[in-house]
Amino acid sequence: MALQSHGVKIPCHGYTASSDLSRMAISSNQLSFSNSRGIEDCCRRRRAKAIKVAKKGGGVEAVLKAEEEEEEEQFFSNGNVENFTSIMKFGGSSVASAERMKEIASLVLSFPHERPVVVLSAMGKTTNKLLLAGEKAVSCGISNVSEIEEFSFVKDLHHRTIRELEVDPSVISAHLEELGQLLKGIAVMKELTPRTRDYLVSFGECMSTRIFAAYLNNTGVKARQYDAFDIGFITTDDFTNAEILEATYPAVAKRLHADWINDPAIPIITGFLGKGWKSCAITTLGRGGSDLTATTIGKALGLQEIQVWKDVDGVLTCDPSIYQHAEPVPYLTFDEAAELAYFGAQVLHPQSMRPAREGDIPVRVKNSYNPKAPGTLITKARDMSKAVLTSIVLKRNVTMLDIVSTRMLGQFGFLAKVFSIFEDLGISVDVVATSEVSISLTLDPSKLWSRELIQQELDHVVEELEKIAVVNLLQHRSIISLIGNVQRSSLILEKVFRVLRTQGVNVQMISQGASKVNISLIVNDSEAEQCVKALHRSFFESGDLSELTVDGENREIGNGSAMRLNNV
Ligand SMILES: Nc1ncnc2c1ncn2[C@@H]1O[C@H](COP(=O)(O)OP(=O)(O)O)[C@@H](O)[C@H]1O
Ligand SMILES: N[C@@H](CC(=O)OP(=O)(O)O)C(=O)O
Repeated sequence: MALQSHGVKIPCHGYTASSDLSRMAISSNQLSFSNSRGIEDCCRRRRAKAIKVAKKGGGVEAVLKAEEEEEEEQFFSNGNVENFTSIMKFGGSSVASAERMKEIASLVLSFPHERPVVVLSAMGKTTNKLLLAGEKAVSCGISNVSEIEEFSFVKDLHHRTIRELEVDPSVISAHLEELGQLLKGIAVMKELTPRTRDYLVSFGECMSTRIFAAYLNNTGVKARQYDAFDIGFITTDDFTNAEILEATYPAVAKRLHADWINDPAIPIITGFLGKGWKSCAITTLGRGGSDLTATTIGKALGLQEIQVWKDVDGVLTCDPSIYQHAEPVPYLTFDEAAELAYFGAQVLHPQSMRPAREGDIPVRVKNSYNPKAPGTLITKARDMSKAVLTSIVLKRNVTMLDIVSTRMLGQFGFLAKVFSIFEDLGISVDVVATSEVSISLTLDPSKLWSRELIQQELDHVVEELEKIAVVNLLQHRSIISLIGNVQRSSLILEKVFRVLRTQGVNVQMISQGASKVNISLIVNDSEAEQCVKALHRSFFESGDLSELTVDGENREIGNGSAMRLNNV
């Protein structure tokens, strides 16, 4: 069966194409389908399979239904349907107030040729406030829950926003009520488990999206709110840091396309949230996880572009809160962006580049406070011929381990044993340097939820490692990651060591692994900021910018020495 919509033939699976396109500026090509499947082929296959199952006494109906669903999902997730063009993700700072919501509403509508999907984070600092409220509820006693300052802050912020946007308070009243109940539950139980934590913070995104969708609808723009956990975001059950499972892509594509065909409206989707595949409980994707929601939807729908709107002019040459002269980086590859995020640049979620890279969908990082700024464009490849250093990333409070073999095991056995200990304890290792009998490595504290746990885990790691090695635990270290063109590592390192020597800083470990885009240096926490500033000045502000022109000229480098760059 096929529907005829705007002159385009649509394979139909029980959906109807709505003709009510009037409230949005929707053109006829919005319902366009780019190819049709080999329906006959597929019917033949299904008939054969159904007969086989029927002979065994199975339910033909059930087989047909399951297959039809599977086919629909495949069809919708193969880029066959072109209902949406781009995704626009707005972070907490972009939706921090009624004023900001009005601004992003006009931003969303300012691209008349785009048919966007919108992903929102929680308003402003809501996630942090909810976490603090939960922690206070553990010990404050049930009768004091309503006095928790952070709970009042969240209520006031959302009430005020609703008032100022003239949105019906009922869109979030049930959520605020349930949030109060949840905090009381935490107070009664006197504990805040990772699962409850995820449920608690989910209120932030659930409320921001409801308010924004209601506001758009009030202004005559048809929008539909979605909770990601209800539209197929299936994750592992690793509460607070869940991973998205493959089944998410076809499920999300199917749901969004089907709804659009039934009744076109801009989807407004909660970032950060998913549903655990075993527990069926709400999960979160790790802090800053809305970026990952956006790239996942981008891949699921095969979109032309993923936009992540922040409060900075794109990805910058370093964290602006460390050094105010940081400048926007115009182009990055997925590899560079992933490395930058993984090594601690808060601007992007560490896993967010994966779906974009897999789907080969460009990601644009833009500033919602300064939309005219070009931002950063992240793509599969870029011209690296002039690239030297792109960005400097600092990750503080890192723990380093020096592990020296007691020679109970051979070299292979030693390395294997060391890494199996980390695997068993579920601790991730960032930077590694090895010699024949020793390993130096850094551990990632962000994988561990609370301070207390970190110490417990570290004690456990050391205890296990001491069975085969002498272990030296070094805390309060920083990783300075130099993201750039490692093909020019000698040039980069020559300059880096000159800068660090001038600063009187000794590097404790260095790693240039297999990655073609990152060199990592380990220094003391207390020296790290000073190093980043000095490196930034030297690489980005001394005339020989990051993307150095390798043109055969002699150029001034660092403290006045000259170097022929075309010899590098
Ligand atoms: N290299 C960097 N480039 C840009 N911003 C960075 C960088 N490193 C850290 N940041 C911080 O990341 C913030 C933006 O990321 P985030 O707070 O997650 O945005 P949002 O909540 O809007 O998604 C900036 O305000 C900045 O302080
Ligand atoms: N609200 C969540 C998810 C998120 O992505 O937020 P933001 O886009 O503001 O970084 C957090 O604070 O972690």
